[in-house]
Amino acid sequence: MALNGKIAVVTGAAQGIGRAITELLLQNGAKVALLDANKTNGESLKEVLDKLFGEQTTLFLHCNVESEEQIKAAFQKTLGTFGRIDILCNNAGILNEEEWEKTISINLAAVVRTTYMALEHMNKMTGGQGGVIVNTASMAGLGPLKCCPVYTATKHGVVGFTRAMAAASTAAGYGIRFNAICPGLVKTEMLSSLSNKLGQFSHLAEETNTIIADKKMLNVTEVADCLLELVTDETKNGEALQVRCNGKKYMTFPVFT
Ligand SMILES: NC(=O)c1ccc[n+]([C@@H]2O[C@H](COP(=O)([O-])OP(=O)(O)OC[C@H]3O[C@@H](n4cnc5c(N)ncnc54)[C@H](O)[C@@H]3O)[C@@H](O)[C@H]2O)c1
Ligand SMILES: CCCCC/C=C\C=C\[C@H](O)C/C=C\C/C=C\CCCC(=O)O
Repeated sequence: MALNGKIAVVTGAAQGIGRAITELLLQNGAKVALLDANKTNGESLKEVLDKLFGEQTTLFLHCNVESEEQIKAAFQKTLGTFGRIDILCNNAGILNEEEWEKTISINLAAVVRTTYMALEHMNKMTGGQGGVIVNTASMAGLGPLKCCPVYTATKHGVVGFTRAMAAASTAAGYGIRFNAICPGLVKTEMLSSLSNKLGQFSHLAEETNTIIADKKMLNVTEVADCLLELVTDETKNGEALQVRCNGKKYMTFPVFT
């Protein structure tokens, strides 16, 4: 799938992995609507991108993915400006075991909400032109992290939702591919602010920070490179791609009929 002329929506685009995804999509010729709840970061990134890629190639839309109304408005603005949506990257996420309901709301419920809203515009069965949806899960979507059970649950949920949607899409002919990316530790603000986000598991903060300090971490660009493969390789559907410092691996799961 070549990206020239393609229109992408990226959530959590203002910093970290979302910013790297946005920059890589732009470098490959796509236009991008950047959705983020952080207006200051989003607006200053838009200024940087205007200079690098031209004003017409991006939109920054201040949007909390927990709000159905705000997502709807962001999709309408994207369609009004760019005319279509081909790619959705559900990337916004938090790690907060204290505010665990908010973690479920942003990391899982919002992925479902945004995906269903995107289907209204992308689904070939209802007049759309198809495309691809890539969800940012985590290695915590493939195995447990004892310091953050709710974060772990949301990322397992994202992997399951992605794979089931891929199967539903194939069965019904949506013309949309669904894939999940599952990175290990990535150098972003999410991990640097971890200690005070563990709630009742804060007794594990010191141990967790020691593990993090000892491990080699991924750069955001390494994650974005792998995500680009899931966007462009039309053979990839229903995949969970694990990304670690020592390489990437397409995961296998039990098959049942
Ligand atoms: N950093 C890691 O080690 C790591 C590893 C695997 C997966 N992930 C996942 O990658 C994704 C991005 O995380 P990151 O590490 O870049 O974190 P980050 O904190 O650097 O960036 C997250 C972005 O999402 C935005 N955001 C948060 N809540 C939002 C909301 N309700 N609505 C809209 N935007 C919102 C933030 O404003 C921020 O710009 C998350 O889903 C995270 O779980 C991170
Ligand atoms: C191993 C404990 C680290 C705990 C860090 C806390 C939260 C991280 C959340 C991210 O989404 C990353 C999720 C899982 C990382 C798990 C293991 C990484 C080990 C690195 C490797 O071997 O590749």
